[in-house]
Amino acid sequence: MLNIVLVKWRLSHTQQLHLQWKFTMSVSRAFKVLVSHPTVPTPALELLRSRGAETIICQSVPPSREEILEKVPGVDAIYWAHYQPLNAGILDAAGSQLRAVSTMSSGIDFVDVPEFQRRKIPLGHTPGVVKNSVADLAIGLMLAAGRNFHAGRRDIENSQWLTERIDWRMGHEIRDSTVGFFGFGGISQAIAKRLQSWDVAKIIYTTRTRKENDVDFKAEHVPFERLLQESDFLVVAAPLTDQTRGKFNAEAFKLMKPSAIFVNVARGGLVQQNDLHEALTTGQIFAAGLDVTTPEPLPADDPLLKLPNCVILPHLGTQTWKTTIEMSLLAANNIINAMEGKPMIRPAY
Ligand SMILES: O=CC(=O)O
Repeated sequence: MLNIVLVKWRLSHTQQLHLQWKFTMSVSRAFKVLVSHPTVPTPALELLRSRGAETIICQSVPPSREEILEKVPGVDAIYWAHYQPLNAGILDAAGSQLRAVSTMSSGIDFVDVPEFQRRKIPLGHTPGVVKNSVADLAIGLMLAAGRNFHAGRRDIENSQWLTERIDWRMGHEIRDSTVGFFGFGGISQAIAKRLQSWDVAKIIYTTRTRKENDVDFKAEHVPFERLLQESDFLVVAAPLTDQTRGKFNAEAFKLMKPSAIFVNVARGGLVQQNDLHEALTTGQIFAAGLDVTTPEPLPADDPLLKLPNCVILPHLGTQTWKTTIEMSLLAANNIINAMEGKPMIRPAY
């Protein structure tokens, strides 16, 4: 205290004002961020800290709601790095000083968005940057399911390598096929862009309203029924909402071609999984490639895992370093913007 008084006494009035300004700035820029998961990439944490954040990092893997509820009170922002429910319970525990939340995900089906809107708490997410890695994976699933990767692997393991049979493990090519998209946002368009060099016959898609830029992909907007009837490969890349939940059910699979390949890189909830199982076992469709399921993690004894014509991945769509770092930085920048009184880069509402 004495030292401060002495220093103040020696400083000129202008110097004192400057010091006071600097002190005020550093105080007003400091903020506390709860980071819900310990494996958020370091560059994102460093970015937050370089802009004045104190990061409170939850250590539990898988995430523990108890730990989050214990650490969240009093924070200014929340960096939500997993798919656990983000709802009133978390917002209440955080307190009324909470000024921003960003998920590190493109999909926000696990967030109670109306609750954020009601409380006027800015909410960000990380779409856009995910599109390339998910598009690559979707094409991988089209190929893997269409060309029997999983069935072929099982044949080797079961000593059923029947190359002497000409008709053994015949698959379907992307060439000359009709590729249908349910949803035609960034991910579908990134897939469609890649497919421009795969000699597909036609690209069709179903969305609520026609996309103005569909001409760029020579894609035709079609009703859902036509999408089901005409697609050789049907790729689901749409958000999970009350309107899309369970959309791919027994009725839908019955309308699809017996040679169709069904790919889901969106959310498991868009599909009635029992009906998909039925469609795959009864030959209503040829094969499926799934990056997403219900639930996640999928239990090791799930009947879908027993099917030769179903390729299943454990939600790896964005699991590349490049994309994960881009997502983590975007989530950090959403929060930093909100802390600096600016709009988030990718607001969720
Ligand atoms: O599924 C991945 C995401 O929503 O980012």
